[in-house]
Amino acid sequence: MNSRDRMSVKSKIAPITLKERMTALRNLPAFFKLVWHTSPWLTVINSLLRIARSALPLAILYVGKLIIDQVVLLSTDKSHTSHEYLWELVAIEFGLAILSDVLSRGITLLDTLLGDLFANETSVKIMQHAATLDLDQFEDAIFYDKLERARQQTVGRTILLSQVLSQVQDLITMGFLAAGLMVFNPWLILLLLVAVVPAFLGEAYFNDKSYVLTRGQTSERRELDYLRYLGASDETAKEVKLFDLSGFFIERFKNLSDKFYIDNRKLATSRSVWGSVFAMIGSAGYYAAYVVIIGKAITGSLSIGDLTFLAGSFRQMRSLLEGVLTRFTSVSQGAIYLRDLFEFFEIKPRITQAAHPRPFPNPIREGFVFENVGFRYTHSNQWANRHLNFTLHAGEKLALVGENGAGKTTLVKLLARLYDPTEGRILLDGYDLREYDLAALRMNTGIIFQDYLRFQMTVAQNIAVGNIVEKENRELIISSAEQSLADPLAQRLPGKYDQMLGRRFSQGVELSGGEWQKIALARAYMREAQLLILDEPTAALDARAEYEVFQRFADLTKGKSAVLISHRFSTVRMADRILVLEKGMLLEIGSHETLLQLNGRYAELFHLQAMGYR
Ligand SMILES: Nc1ncnc2c1ncn2[C@@H]1O[C@H](COP(=O)(O)OP(=O)(O)OP(=O)(O)O)[C@@H](O)[C@H]1O
Repeated sequence: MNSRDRMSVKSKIAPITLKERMTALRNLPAFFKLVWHTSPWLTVINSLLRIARSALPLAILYVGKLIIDQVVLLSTDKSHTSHEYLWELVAIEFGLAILSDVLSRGITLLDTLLGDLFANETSVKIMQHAATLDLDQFEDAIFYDKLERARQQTVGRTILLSQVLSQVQDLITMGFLAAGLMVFNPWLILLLLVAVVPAFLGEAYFNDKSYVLTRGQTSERRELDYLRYLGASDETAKEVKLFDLSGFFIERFKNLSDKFYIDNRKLATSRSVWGSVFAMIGSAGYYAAYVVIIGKAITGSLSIGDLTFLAGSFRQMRSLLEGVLTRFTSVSQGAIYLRDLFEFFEIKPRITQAAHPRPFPNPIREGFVFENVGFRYTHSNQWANRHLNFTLHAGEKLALVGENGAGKTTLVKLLARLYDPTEGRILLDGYDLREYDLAALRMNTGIIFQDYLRFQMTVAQNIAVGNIVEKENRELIISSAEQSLADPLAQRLPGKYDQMLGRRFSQGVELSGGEWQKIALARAYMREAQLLILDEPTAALDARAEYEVFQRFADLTKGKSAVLISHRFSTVRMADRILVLEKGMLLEIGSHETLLQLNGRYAELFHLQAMGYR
């Protein structure tokens, strides 16, 4: 089962409790540490601007009150004739309004810049961390969902950033306004809370529901993306057309997306209905307070300026409080998503470096010894390799033969430490492979898989990936290409080694399967590896090319150990010894002649293939 097949595996989702929500908020300091690392300057300036901006609403309201009181005074009391103070006040309010606008725009700009930088940095961190993880972790559906959520949420995190900052800003603004209200009527604040709390609880409830829904849909959303890719991509178009699959994919897509739509609609509708009810309660609270303030203004215990100031403060407080409470749920929501991100960063690779690693032997003296090696893939109850006991001698060319699924690829992945054995051990020159320096082991292993990557990059880059530090070493790239028979091909291309390959980018040239293989094979010659592994990378080569490739391979790897996997016996027989695998176990091992004499499975398969050519 590969990762795509496992898309339909659903993660179990439990509802989120308030406690979990509060616990999730503990992720915020770590989040801000990340933000701070992104850009200390932008973070500081942004915070300062927000603090300045938070004092302005109260100031504007207060100056507004003074203006109205002054106007009332000038129009009722004829002994006051100088308008100077009034115009000063108007000028101040004008200045404050402009300042408020400028600050708001500055804050938005900084939020955007900081958010972009943060999203980029997080993406890089995710890629860097993913690179440290084990292959089998990528093959695990639950891990894959976590990675997916961490990746998708990078943009969401930038929203969280401005939300948390706005939250702090609004709280300070409210502090100012509350101080103003307290001076006049402290109980107004109580009324305010009563008006707003139902809306907050409603928001919290619906946010929980929406998080649970979205989280529960992660696997299926991945399938939706996959179907979208299958239905409209250059790589799939050929088979989709020939097998007339578009209807099949579209139907699956529709079924899934309709299901999402129905679930989301249900939630959105009840959210909107309840939202209206809570908003009405809020308005009722506001108008109750308004009536009281108006009453006091009529009796003269409040001035007209006080009336506008209080009504304005109350209105702003209400919308701020509502905003803060609503935002609290989405902040804690975001903090829960943040947990996904941090959980992803907490996943540790199991294939690790020994505390005091041994240097890799150069040259290898004895070779690799498999001692009762067995391997079982995570979540699989079958052994892919079992009871393997054999030696790959230094300088030996060993071919692996066996039917599909016999465990050949798994065996070479164990050699390269892409996996560690589930039981038994592999020794290299007498020491467990796990004791060696991991980077040195990888550097000394040149491995080309049957499903090698076709990079949509230039010919030179496609070869250089075999040893990326040498990407500028044109001489090495060309000599590697010569060894894998890719040089004549590169010379024929219009851009030679700088020719873009693949169709994804403009001026890209598509190659045939065999031509791609020659390019990929060149990667094996890019490094001075002591162990070379070719896992069927020649299957698409024509018979002559494959023969030549292996002739050269034998010459070029003189003195080096090599493992070849091939279903072509003409190739296999060139190896020093052949290991026959069946159901993950070693069935026969020996030279071509020995195995023919043995007249066992190898002989049977060999004659079967030879018969086809007669
Ligand atoms: N990532 C994986 N997760 C779970 N099981 C796997 C995985 N890869 C391979 N297997 C299983 O392990 C067994 C051995 O697979 P392996 O790829 O080693 O066979 P192979 O001999 O290389 O086959 P082929 O000739 O088809 O390439 C198979 O039964 C296969 O289904």
